[in-house]
Amino acid sequence: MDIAVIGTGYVGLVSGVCFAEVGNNVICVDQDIQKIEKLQNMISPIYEPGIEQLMEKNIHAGRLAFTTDLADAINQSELIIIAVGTPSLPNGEANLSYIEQAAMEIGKAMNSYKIIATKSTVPVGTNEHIQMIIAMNTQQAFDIVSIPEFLREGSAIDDTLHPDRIVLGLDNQSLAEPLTELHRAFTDQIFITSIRSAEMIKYASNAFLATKISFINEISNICEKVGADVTEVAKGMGKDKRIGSSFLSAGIGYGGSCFPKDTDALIQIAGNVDYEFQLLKSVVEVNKSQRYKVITKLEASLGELSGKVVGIWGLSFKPNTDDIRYAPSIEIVETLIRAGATLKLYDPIAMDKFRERIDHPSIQWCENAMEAAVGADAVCLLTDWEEFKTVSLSQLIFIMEQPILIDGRNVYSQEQIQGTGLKYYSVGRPDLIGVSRPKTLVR
Ligand SMILES: NC(=O)c1ccc[n+]([C@@H]2O[C@H](COP(=O)([O-])OP(=O)(O)OC[C@H]3O[C@@H](n4cnc5c(N)ncnc54)[C@H](O)[C@@H]3O)[C@@H](O)[C@H]2O)c1
Ligand SMILES: O=c1ccn([C@@H]2O[C@H](COP(=O)(O)OP(=O)(O)O[C@H]3O[C@H](CO)[C@@H](O)[C@H](O)[C@H]3O)[C@@H](O)[C@H]2O)c(=O)[nH]1
Repeated sequence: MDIAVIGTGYVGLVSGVCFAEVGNNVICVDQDIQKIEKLQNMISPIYEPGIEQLMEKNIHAGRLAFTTDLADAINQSELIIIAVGTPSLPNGEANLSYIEQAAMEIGKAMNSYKIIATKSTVPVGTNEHIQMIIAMNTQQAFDIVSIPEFLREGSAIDDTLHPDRIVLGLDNQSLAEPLTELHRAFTDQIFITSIRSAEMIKYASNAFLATKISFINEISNICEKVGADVTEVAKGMGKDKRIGSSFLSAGIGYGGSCFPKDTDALIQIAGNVDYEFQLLKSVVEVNKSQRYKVITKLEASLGELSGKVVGIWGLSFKPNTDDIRYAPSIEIVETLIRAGATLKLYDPIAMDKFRERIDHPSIQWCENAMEAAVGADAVCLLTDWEEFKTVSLSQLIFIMEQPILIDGRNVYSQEQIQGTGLKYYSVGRPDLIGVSRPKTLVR
């Protein structure tokens, strides 16, 4: 099929590249000239493992191209995929201005019948709104479908090439066959439903995953008080097939460009029809407070934070991405700066993006994890990057001012900590090294 993808963020770029990889002709459009220039030179504007190799392969095969010329891309294509951003408005509602702009431009450019698919995460009813905007701007016939995207950053290519399911939301049943055929290259788990249900499936899925995370984080807070180990609790729970083992890792809470904005948006969607989504409101509140557990643990072990040196390992909201949108690290770093601490920051990939967001005289930018620990009164691990798992922990006692390690992602095992001399505080786990936690930590 000939496909145009509007927007080359994570979703647009990865789905464009993957549609090309399975044999379609894809042209990706963005209004950001700098992004398109990079892409035309086979440089990915996002950090995503494997993306540049796939881009290069498919550009050379003549199946993938990039342009700023939306009208030209639309006129060459049968299927138009909308993958522009839907960020939060200050009240939590989804900002649909990019969607509306794209719909208007598509309508104006259309020269023949098109299928228009929305991959952006949009509130229920938005596809009908898109349909109306396009209809106001064209005389051509067209159909609208909702194909929500479930990829995760950091594993986006594999998630797209081998998804658990594809959801096709369509009201014109004659589209079921060609769109099923198009997606069969990825999976045969294709679920066809109405447009409104498809829109809701996306929000409900993210809200449910966020709920699992906040649930296990609350369990971890209780575990700390009763002397249980949340990692064992999660393992034991996860063996029940009805519960499942994924998304039960306790830590400093979820961040990223999706869960925070989509949970807020779903609360608003419910509110707009006079329904108070109490459970989801609590999920969001629990998540907001969970990151401050790092600060509480620092205060409990160091006392006054003013004048202390704190090393930070990891800034991105999760490993294998340089995305810092809504990363817990942002508020943790801001709080520590306000408290008068000196910070030594290190992330394998996200340093530049973080520095664009927060730069301050109290911050020292480090080249590696060890450098961030030199002279530190404590090190806090905020992102579970693979490289932190293999750091030489036994060296820390020699280079740190005080041997305090606060692990916000439960990365290290008892065996790894044993004999390092570190005072090790993690999330929802009892003392792991025989070095007693200060009494104030046992809340
Ligand atoms: N990031 C993810 O992992 C992920 C996963 C699933 C779903 N989603 C959803 O997909 C959507 C896109 O997310 P993202 O992270 O890829 O967004 P993004 O904000 O990173 O990228 C959007 C891109 O669209 C471009 N754009 C905006 N308006 C345009 C227009 N009229 N014409 C051409 N280009 C235009 C922007 O310049 C930008 O490059 C959002 O609704 C998001 O919620 C994101
Ligand atoms: O057990 C867990 C699992 C995740 N997280 C955190 O949750 C956040 C989100 O992680 P993840 O879901 O892996 O990354 P995203 O790329 O944000 O992907 C989510 O958001 C996307 C955008 O909507 C969806 O497409 C995906 O299906 C959905 O998983 C990160 O901060 C993780 O550290 C935890 O704290 N504990």
